[in-house]
Order: sequence, then C-alpha cells, then structure tokens
Amino acid sequence: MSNVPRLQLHNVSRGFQTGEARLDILQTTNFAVHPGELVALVAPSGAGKSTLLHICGLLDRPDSGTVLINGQDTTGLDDKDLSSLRGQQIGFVYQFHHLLPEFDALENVMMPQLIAGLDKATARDRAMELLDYLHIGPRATHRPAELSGGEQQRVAIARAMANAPGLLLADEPTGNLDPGTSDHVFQVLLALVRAAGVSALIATHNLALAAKADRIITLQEGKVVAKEPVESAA
Ligand SMILES: Nc1ncnc2c1ncn2[C@@H]1O[C@H](COP(=O)(O)OP(=O)(O)OP(=O)(O)O)[C@@H](O)[C@H]1O
Repeated sequence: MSNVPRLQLHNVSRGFQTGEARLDILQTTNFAVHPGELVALVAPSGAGKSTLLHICGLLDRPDSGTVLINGQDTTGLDDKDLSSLRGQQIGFVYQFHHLLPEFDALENVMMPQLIAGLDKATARDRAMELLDYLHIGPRATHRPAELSGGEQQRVAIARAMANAPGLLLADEPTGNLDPGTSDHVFQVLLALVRAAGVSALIATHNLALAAKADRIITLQEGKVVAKEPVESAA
C-alpha cells in the first residue's frame, strides 16, 4: 500500500461572515489521514467538525491553504472535477441517512455506481454484496421508510462504500441512534472500513466509540490537534 496520505490539509483556513462578526473556524490547520487509518474527530458542538469534514470531502473550499486527496492538490480543480474526484475517491455517511425515499435499499446502493458509469448488473452484484456484508441483504427491496434507524444507517454505509472509495468521511454516523444500535452500527462501519483497507475520518460525540479508532483528534483554536493516545482498540 502506498504511503501517500489519503487526505492531507496544509495550512487550511475557513471562516464565515455573519453580519458584522467574522467567525474564524479553521485557522492554518494541518492534518493528514494515512492509508488504512481510522481517525475519530471529537470536539464540542460548534467547534467546526462539519466545516472540517465538508472541506475534507471537497464539498466546501478553504479560504486559504490546500487539500490533497491521494497526493493530488485539489486547489485548481473546477466544480466538475471536484465532483468527479469526490465520486471516485470519497464516501460519505451523515447523521441522518440521506437515502432517496422513493428507491429501495438495493437501488440506493446501486445509484453512485450507476452515476460513476458502471453497468446495472455489476452495480447490483456489488450492492448486494455490501448489503449482505452488513446483514441487511433480506431488506434489499425495502424503502428507507420501511427500515429501522440502524438499518437505514447500514444502507447509508453500504452506499458510501459502493464505489470502493479510498477515504470515508462520516459526520455523527450514529448520532441519531439509541446506544445499543449506535454501538452495533459503529462496529459494522469499522469492520467494513478495516476489511476494505479504507482510511476514515469519523466525527462523533461518543467517546466510547471514538476509543475504537486508531487515534482521536480534536479542534482547538481552529487547529486539528491530537486529543489523547488510544491505548487499545478494545
Ligand atoms: N455557512 C455558514 N455561515 C455562517 N456560519 C457558519 C456556516 N457554517 C458553519 N457556521 C458556523 O461555524 C461554526 C462551526 O459549525 P460546524 O457545523 O462546523 O460545527 P460542529 O462542530 O459540526 O457542530 P455540531 O457538533 O453542533 O454539529 C458554528 O458556529 C456555525 O454556526
């Protein structure tokens, strides 16, 4: 496996103007996620976790600094190229599943593959394989409204992994679930990410879940810093 970071932020700053006030959320921050590494992002509400994830996922651009995906500097890319890079290399899981309500679980997982140009049969096989891996194969023909919260999130995880991304970004993936379901969904997420050799950055408020990652980071004064060493991934 190449040692080039899957994700690298170099001197990234991002702020927002709200009326008269200027909020400097990220300030010349540096940060990398290496191949196969699982990083948990734990920071207080409003610290800038979603802002950071949106920049890492090429959904937002920094005011200054550079974002590299697999060593590729994304600064000069136009929206079309950013979108294509995102589709090929990055998977997203959100707090609320964001599945398409009118499509069933299988179709939701096939969708990113069809957008990427795969033929239907290949997309279906890959989607079914992921749903089976996440133990929701029997619910493949159910629409999101017919699934429990934990099942919806497992479908969302399968969708995020559909194009075999090198980098997975998750923003509070279990934030909407009860503790037992959170634990289960987080476990399957980690198992799948580890099995696929994917690098992941997962924002969570749940320290017990974060402790299962390889390292925990936080945001302090607009910078990404190590939170604490993780002694074991128990
Ligand atoms: N588009 C925007 N315009 C103005 N302010 C914004 C914008 N996006 C985010 N902010 C502000 O930036 C700060 C960080 O927001 P962000 O959503 O990144 O925090 P967070 O750490 O993810 O919070 P939470 O844990 O509550 O989801 C907040 O004060 C928010 O109000």
